[in-house]
Amino acid sequence: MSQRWSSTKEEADAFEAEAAAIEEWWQTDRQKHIKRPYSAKSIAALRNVGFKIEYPSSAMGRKLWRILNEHNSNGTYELTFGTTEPMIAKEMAKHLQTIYVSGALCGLSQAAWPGADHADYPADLVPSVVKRLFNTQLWHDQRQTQMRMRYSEADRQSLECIDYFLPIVADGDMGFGTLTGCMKMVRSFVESGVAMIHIDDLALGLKKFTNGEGRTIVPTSEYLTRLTTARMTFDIMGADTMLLCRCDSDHAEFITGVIDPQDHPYVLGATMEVASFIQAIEQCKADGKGYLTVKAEWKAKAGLKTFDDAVQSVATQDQYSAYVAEVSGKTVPLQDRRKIAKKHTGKDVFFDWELPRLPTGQYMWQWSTRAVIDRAILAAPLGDMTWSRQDKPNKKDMHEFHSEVRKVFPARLFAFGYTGAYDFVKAGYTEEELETFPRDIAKMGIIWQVQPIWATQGLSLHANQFAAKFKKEGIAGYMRDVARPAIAGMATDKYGRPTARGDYLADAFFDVVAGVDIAGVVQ
Ligand SMILES: C[C@](O)(C(=O)O)[C@H](CC(=O)O)C(=O)O
Repeated sequence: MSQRWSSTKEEADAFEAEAAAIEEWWQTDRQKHIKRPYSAKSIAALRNVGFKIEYPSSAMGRKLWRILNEHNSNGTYELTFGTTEPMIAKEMAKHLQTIYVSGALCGLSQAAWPGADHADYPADLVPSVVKRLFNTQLWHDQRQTQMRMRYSEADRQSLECIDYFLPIVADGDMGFGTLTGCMKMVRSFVESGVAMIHIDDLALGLKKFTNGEGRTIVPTSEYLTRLTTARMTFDIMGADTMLLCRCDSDHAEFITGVIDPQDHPYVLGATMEVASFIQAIEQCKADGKGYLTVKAEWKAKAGLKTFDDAVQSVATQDQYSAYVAEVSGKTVPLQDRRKIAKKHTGKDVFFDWELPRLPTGQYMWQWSTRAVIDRAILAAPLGDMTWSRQDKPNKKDMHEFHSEVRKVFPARLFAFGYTGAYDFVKAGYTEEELETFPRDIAKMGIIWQVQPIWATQGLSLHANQFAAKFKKEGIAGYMRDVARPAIAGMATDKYGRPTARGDYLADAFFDVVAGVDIAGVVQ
C-alpha cells in the first residue's frame, strides 16, 4: 500500500501550510468582506491537503467581482437576460457583460420532463446547462484564437476579437434540500465554470403560483445554513465563485417553522379562541365555499396579528411604549415577549400561532420591508451580493430596503430581477419612468439587473412570428428576411471570408496532427 504521507510530521506540516494558505486567501480583496462562522483549520481538515485544483469558476468569479465593483464605483449597471442556449450566449457576448441561467427556464425547457418554476428538476440540471454554455465560450474563444493566429499582427487589427468569456450567473434555487445535497449542487456549479450562484430562502416544494397567495419561506436560521453550506463548499474547493444571497421574503405569506426567535416578531397568531384554520378548511368543503374566501373570513374571525400588535391591542399607549422599549433592537423569543407584555399590561395576551397553520404545516407570516432587511443583513456577511426578489417592484420599498442594508454594508452590491409576469406599463409606470428605471435603481446600488426568462416571452414570440411567416412565405421569405441579412452581417477577413466559423478549427487539428505548422498561415 502506498502511503499518502511519508511521516506524520510531513502530514502535519502540509496541513499547517494548507490552513495558512487559506488564511492568506481570505485576506485577498475578493474574499476579505466575507465573515465565516468557521476557521481556516476546519476547512483545511475537509480538503485534499496539498492537492490544489484551480477551477475556471474561480477565474470567472474574480472577473465578475471586478466588473460589478467597477459598476458600483461608477454608478453604472449591467442589464442582462437569461438563456439556456449556447447560440444565444454567443450573440450576447457582442453586446453584454454577463449571462444568466434561470432555474425556471431550465425547468421548462431543459429537463427531461418539463414543469413550472418549482426547482423539482434534478439538482445538477442548471449546472449542466452552465457547463454547456461555458464549454461553448471556451470553444468560441479557441476557434477565434486559431482564426486570428493565421493572420499577421497588422491584419489582426481589422479582425473580430470578441471576449466570449461572459461570467455566467446561475440559479441555485433553494439549495436542493439536505446539507450534503446542497454541497453536491454547489460543487457541480463550481465544476461547470459558473461565476456566481444565487441561493434563496424559499421552502422546498411549497411554491404555488395560481391561488393568489404569497410564497413560503424557511426560518432565518435555515436560510443562513444554506448560505453557509454554499460558502463552505466554495472554501473547501478553494473557489472564488461568487455567492448571491437572494431573499424571497418580500410579500411572503408563510414560514415553515418558528424555530428561530429572530422570526418571532413576524409570525402571525390568532388573538381569539377560534377553531383552527385547518378545521375551517374542512368546514368549507362541506359549505362549498372557495378557499380564499374561507381564508379571509377565518383571518378576520381569528383576529390574526403579530404578537406585538396583539399586545398593542390590549395595552394603553404607555404600557405599549414600555413593552416596545424592552423588546426592540434585540432578539426576544415569543415566550419572553409574553412575560414582558404581562409585566407591563398585567394581562396574559391571548396569542396562538398554531391555530393558523396550513394543512401543509406552514405558519402564517406578516411580511414587511423590515423583516426582509433583517434577513438580508444577517445573510450579507456570508455572500458577495444581495437580491431582494419582488413580484411587483415598489420603488418606496426598494429604496428603504437598499438604503437600510447600505447603512450597515456601504459597498454592498445588489441584484434585481425583472420577473417575467410583471407588466410595468399596466402597473402604472410611464414609458419615461420605465426608461430611467434601471438607471434609477442603479443609484440604490442595484448594479446587476436581469430579465431572467426572456425565452418564455421573447424567444417564443420570435419563433411564433417566424413559423407563421415561414408557412406563408416559404424559402423565398426566409432568404429575404433571414439568410440575406445574416450573411450580410457576418464578420469577414480581408478576403471576404466569414471569420466566425468553426470549420478552420477542425482543419487546424488535422494539420497539426499531420505535422503542418499552422501559425501565421492563412488558408
Ligand atoms: C429568477 C427566477 O428565479 C428564475 O428561475 O428565473 C424567477 C423568474 C421569474 O419568476 O420571472 C424568479 O424571479 O423567481
